Amino acid sequence: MAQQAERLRRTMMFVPGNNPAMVKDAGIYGADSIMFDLEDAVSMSEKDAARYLVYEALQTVDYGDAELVVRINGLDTPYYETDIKIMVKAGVDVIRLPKVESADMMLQLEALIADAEKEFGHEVGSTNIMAAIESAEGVLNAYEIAKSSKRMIGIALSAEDYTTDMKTHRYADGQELLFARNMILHAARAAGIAAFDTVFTNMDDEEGFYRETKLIHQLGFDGKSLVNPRQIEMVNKVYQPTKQEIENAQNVVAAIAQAHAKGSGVISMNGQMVDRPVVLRAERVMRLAKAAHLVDEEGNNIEE
Ligand SMILES: CC(=O)SCCNC(=O)CCNC(=O)[C@H](O)C(C)(C)COP(=O)(O)OP(=O)(O)OC[C@H]1O[C@@H](n2cnc3c(N)ncnc32)[C@H](O)[C@@H]1OP(=O)(O)O
Ligand SMILES: O=C([O-])CC(=O)C(=O)O
Ligand SMILES: [Mg+2]
Repeated sequence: MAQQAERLRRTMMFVPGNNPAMVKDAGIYGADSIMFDLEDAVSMSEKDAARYLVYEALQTVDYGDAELVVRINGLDTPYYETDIKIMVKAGVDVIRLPKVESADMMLQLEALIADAEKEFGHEVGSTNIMAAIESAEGVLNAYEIAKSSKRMIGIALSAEDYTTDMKTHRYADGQELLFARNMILHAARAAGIAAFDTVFTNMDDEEGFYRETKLIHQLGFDGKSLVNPRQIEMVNKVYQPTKQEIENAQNVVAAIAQAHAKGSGVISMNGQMVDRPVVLRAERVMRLAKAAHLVDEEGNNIEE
């Protein structure tokens, strides 16, 4: 059971790579990760233009602290080799490969990235990767995919293509995704990387989006792929810890620091045993509270 080196990735927003206005302004909405799309949001005739637009933006636009991700075209297309080369040249943080079905596909991606890193004088290993899982075969191989490479930061469910492959479609209660969600979560956790839930595409169904976000938060996903900036606030709200959770985490962190000072790794707090897993959960609550600006860097409450 590996522990992930954690960076908050609650919101990973798709931005069509061929839309200059959206590409330019993508940083103003506060997504944790911005994901420029060269794949299904871009028609065949615009593939080259989109790649060039995203390359230029990565060179010139200040996206603040956001993690910068590019979804390249799949390994069964004529575009992926150039996508990889140009995105590595631009110094993108993460390359997301769509329609991944095996660990070998990630190794193929990794080899091409390493070649490009050498060609453009970047440190080999400096580009991270992630996989989008969009088929039954991908779901069944999720664990192999998740631990295929040291560069892997996460795996994502892509339910639009997945439900098509499964000969069903998406329903409001999400029953058709339960197996895939659980496989992807277990694979990611066992490999010590992040798990991302899929997009929700009905922008007018706020209630449905809230229900789905609550569910994936409860299951344990790190966050969700999004298609619209209006979805960011809701996800952050669901992922924001409650006052009670923050107070409890503050107490746990303080109590364990005292225990460590006395050379102990376990302590009793209000009759409750506090040991390493409880502390790890408390530390995660504190990271989420900091990200939501509910506590300061030292972990003290920020008054509203
Ligand atoms: C199955 C898959 O593969 S999903 C992944 C591929 N799909 C995508 O990338 C689609 C991304 N999303 C979009 O293109 C759009 O959000 C749509 C088409 C779904 C809806 O578009 P709109 O109805 O124009 O959205 P909306 O009215 O909420 O836009 C509000 C503002 O946010 C901007 N915006 C909307 N979506 C995005 C986005 N994904 N990224 C950046 N900016 C966006 C709009 O340009 C607009 O800006 P403005 O106020 O400065 O004009
Ligand atoms: O990654 C996503 O959620 C979007 C996508 O491609 C899909 O659902 O097929
Ligand atoms: Mg897809």
